Amino acid sequence: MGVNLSRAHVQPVGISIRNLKVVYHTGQGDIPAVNGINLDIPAGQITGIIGESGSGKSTLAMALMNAVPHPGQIVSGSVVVDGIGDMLKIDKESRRQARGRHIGFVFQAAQNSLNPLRRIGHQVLDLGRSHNVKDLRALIRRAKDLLTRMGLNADRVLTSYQHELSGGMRQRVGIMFALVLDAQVVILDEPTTALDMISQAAVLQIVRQIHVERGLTTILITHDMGVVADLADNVVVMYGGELAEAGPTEQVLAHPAHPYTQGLIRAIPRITGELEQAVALPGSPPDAVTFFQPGCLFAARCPLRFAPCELTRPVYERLGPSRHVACFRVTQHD
Ligand SMILES: Nc1ncnc2c1ncn2[C@@H]1O[C@H](COP(=O)(O)OP(=O)(O)OP(=O)(O)O)[C@@H](O)[C@H]1O
Repeated sequence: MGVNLSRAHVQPVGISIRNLKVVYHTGQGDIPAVNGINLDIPAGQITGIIGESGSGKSTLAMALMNAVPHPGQIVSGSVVVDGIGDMLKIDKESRRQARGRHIGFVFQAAQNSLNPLRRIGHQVLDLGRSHNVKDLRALIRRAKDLLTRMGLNADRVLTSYQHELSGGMRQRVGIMFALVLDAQVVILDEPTTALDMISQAAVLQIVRQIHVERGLTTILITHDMGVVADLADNVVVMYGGELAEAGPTEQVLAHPAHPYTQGLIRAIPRITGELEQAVALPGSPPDAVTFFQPGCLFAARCPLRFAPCELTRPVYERLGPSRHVACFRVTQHD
C-alpha cells in the first residue's frame, strides 16, 4: 500500500503519556532524565515543551517515538498515539512506519543527521521509498514547496550535499524532512537555534501556517519562552525530568503558578518597550546527585521555598480545568 497523501479524511491526533520513565545508565549511576511523567498532548494544537538544558525535553521527545538512544532506556510507561497505539509496545516495523509517516520529527542533532554522501533530493527519495510513497514526483514537489516557503532556493538545496549548506539552511532542510511525508504529528526539537532572530521568526511562522493548514498536532521543544509565547497554544514546563507546570500558554504566561515558570518568564529577553531587563535564573539545574535528594528538585533555587519543599517531592496536581502544577506553595500553605 502506498502512502495516501490526501488529508481530507485525517483527524487530528492526540497523545497520551502515562508514567513514562527513562533513565541513562552512566558511570555515576542511573540518571532519571524523564521521571514518571503523565501528560496529554492535545490533538490539533501546538504544545511547547520548555525548560533549561538538561531538564529532559529531548529525552521525552525521543521517548514519544520510542527512539531513546543508548545509554538511555525507557524503563516504564506508555505513549498512546491516536490511530497507532502504544509506541512502546507496537512491533518494530509498525514503529518504523509510524516514525516519519505518522510522526514527523526533527531532532536537535538534525543538522548533523543528514547523510553526508547523498544529495538532499536523493535523501527525500530514500525517505519516500522507505515509507512506500508511490508518487515520488509529488513528494519532490512537496519538498520544493516547503523549502521555497522557508526562503530557500529549492532546486539548489535538493541538488546539494549537506556540507554545501549553512547551519541555518540545514535546520530548514530538517524541518522539510519532518513535514514532507505529511505526518499528522510533528515533533520539532529546537528547530531554529542556528537561525538569526529574523529567520527564526519567519520559519516559526511557516511552521504555524502549515500546522493550521494540515490540522497537525505539533510539539515544539525549546529553551526559549519567547518562542513558546509566539507560537504555542499550550505550554509544558519541565524541570529535572519532571513536569513543573502545564496549561494554555496565555494563562501560564499571564499567571505562572510555579516559581520556576516565573523565573523562565523573567528571563525572556525583552527587545522592545521599557528599559526592562531580563533576569537570568540563579543557580543551576539538578545534577546526578541532586536528582536523588528528597524534596522539590527546584527548592535550592526557589525564592519561595518553605519547610515542606525540603522534605517531600510535590505531586503534579490539577490546578484548574486545563492547568497542572507541582508546587507546595500553590497546593499547600504554611
Ligand atoms: N547520552 C546520555 N548519557 C547520559 N546522560 C544523558 C545523555 N543524554 C542526556 N542525558 C542526561 O539526561 C538529562 C536530560 O537530558 P536532555 O538532553 O533530555 O535534556 P534537554 O532538556 O533536552 O536539554 P538540552 O536542551 O540541552 O538538549 C540530563 O541530565 C542529561 O545530562
